[in-house]
Amino acid sequence: MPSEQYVKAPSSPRVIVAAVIIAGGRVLACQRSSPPEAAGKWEFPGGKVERGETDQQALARECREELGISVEVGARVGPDVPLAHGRAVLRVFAVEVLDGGVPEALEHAAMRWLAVDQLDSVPWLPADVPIVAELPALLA
Ligand SMILES: Nc1nc2c([nH]c(=O)n2[C@H]2C[C@H](O)[C@@H](COP(=O)(O)OP(=O)(O)OP(=O)(O)O)O2)c(=O)[nH]1
Repeated sequence: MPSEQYVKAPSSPRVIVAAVIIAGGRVLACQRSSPPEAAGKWEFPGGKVERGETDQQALARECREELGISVEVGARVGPDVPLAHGRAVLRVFAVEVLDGGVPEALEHAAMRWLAVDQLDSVPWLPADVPIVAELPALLA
């Protein structure tokens, strides 16, 4: 038996937070520019929660960095979705844009505002599919 100091505590999966932003009955979808295996796929803006941040702080930071907007983070959308490698989960929140901000694609290859009948018009990252399934109710 290894002594106690060598027994590794199971590490909890890393959390990736992402934002559902709805305006005028459309949701904002963003096209990744990297890494190569994800480039061209579509996602919700967001990123990794860093050490010492709450989910909400991380998502507000990512929205500033990626879209140049201030947001208030609201309710969860959908379940935690495990990412394929099992070391992270995707956690999505509805967010409200503050101060009349207009999202810009500062880090993404492209951005689109999708109406409910356009949700299947882009190739989403696989983990986003169960989140996209929740959107018709929110866009109604
Ligand atoms: N932002 C975002 N990431 C997603 C989504 N769906 C999904 O599978 N992912 C994956 C892709 C990446 O493997 C990971 C997020 O990484 P990221 O590169 O956006 O994170 P980050 O902004 O913190 O990047 P970095 O500082 O490490 O460069 O989560 C989604 O809807 N939004």
